[in-house]
Amino acid sequence: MQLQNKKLDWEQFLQIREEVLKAWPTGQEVDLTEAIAYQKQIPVHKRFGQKLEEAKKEGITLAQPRAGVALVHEHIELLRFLVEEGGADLLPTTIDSYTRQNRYNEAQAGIEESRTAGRSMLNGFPAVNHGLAACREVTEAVPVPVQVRHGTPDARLLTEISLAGGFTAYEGGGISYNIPYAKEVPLERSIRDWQYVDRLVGYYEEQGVSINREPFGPLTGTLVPPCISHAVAIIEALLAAEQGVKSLTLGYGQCGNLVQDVAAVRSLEELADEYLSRFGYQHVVVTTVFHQWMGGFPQDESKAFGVISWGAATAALAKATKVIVKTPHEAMGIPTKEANAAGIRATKQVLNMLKDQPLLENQEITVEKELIKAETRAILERLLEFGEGDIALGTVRGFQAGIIDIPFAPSRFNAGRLLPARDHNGAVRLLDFGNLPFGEDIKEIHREKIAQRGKSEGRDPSFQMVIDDIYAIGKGMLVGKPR
Ligand SMILES: CC[C@H]1O[C@@H](n2cnc3c(N)ncnc32)[C@H](O)[C@@H]1O
Repeated sequence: MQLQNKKLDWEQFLQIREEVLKAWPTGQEVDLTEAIAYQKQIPVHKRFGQKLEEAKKEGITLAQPRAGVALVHEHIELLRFLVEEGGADLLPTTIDSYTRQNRYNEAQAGIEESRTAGRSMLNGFPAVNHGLAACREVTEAVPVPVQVRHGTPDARLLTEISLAGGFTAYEGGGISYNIPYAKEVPLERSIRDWQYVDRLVGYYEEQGVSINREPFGPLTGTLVPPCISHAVAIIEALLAAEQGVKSLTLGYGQCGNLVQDVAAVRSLEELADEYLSRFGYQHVVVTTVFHQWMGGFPQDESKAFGVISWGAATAALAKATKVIVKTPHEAMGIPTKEANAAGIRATKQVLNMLKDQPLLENQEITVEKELIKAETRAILERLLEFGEGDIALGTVRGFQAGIIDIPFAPSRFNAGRLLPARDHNGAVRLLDFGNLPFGEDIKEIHREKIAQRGKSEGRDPSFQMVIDDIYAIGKGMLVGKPR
């Protein structure tokens, strides 16, 4: 049947579900009625969406790290440490790469190796292999809400086990966990698989259990212009809302220029409200998440703390509901629990110092916000045309045509023709627009700003600027100026 943005028929869903639960033995542990009852007994202070909604009302920014290790008790110890020593307001459970690719046999081998080695031999928590009881052990062992974070194109079984396992929030989407994460997964397939995920969340909602859903904002995390990540976020919001999701956190990866980043967070929330109400989705609570710099980090830990703190400051000034915290080990790999906790402490110090200082209103932010909204609308409206009014169909066709295009994505279903580069203030602009449906007025703004940078650097705008910008923050700068 042709892909469309339409709520999955429950009987059809249950038919698919029979196959989904067979993909690994732990799938047989999931009983929806029992899982709903289990979720209903989770106390309200452990419910992710609830805590986000309270933070939004209070106008504060919550801090959440990424974290995940192979074995259950070590993972619990890690999460407890991040709350007790780091002050984490919200917790993750980052899933390992094998599980993300449905390679459960290799995840199982990783569990055995970790037991033998006495340390984590996986880069995350293999929730599917551990199963229901272990997930409940994790979510019951910590005092704050826990969210599953991963990068899985086909996350159907992981979702079944995560929700039955007591996690009250779940990251990802059919575009955001495919195009930046996989090379060969057809977009139509991943969108369908994530319609299953969101339909399951919709079913929990209908039974009175609210589960927060967070499309993955940063995408490739490498110079992604706000209009691109916003377009994906709004598409995945519409797809999720159609399946009955009511608690949405939309995200954006820090680019580094304060005006652009604050404008990005504000425009994201406004665009979400605009499109959700336009398509008739009522009572959807929208919050925002700001990801501290997702690109290359400095090796030097003090410089890394500088990047982390700048991300914390921007999140607070933008009044994002949540900030995802980086660690001083970012350039090295999986952080120690101590380094992870240190990243959270540095972040919370800045959040606390800024929470009573609203950013002064300024014209530059308003102009930037309107530019981002115009760019994002141009993409979304063209996708709707391509889909004859259906955003799911329009998205598949739009990616084929390069109407939407994610810079530096590995997927062969992505056009990969955009070339982003920073302007003289460090804001991310476009050197090559690929096939984005922008008018000359918008293009001229980008060209002029990049030309200004070229003049100030005494060089013509070129691909070299893109390369220099990719390495700049790792080398202690923002704009990749020639030496
Ligand atoms: C989205 C990619 C980000 O997730 C981070 N990440 C991935 N796996 C883990 C992990 N197991 N523990 C802590 N951070 C992690 C990684 O450092 C990168 O910044």
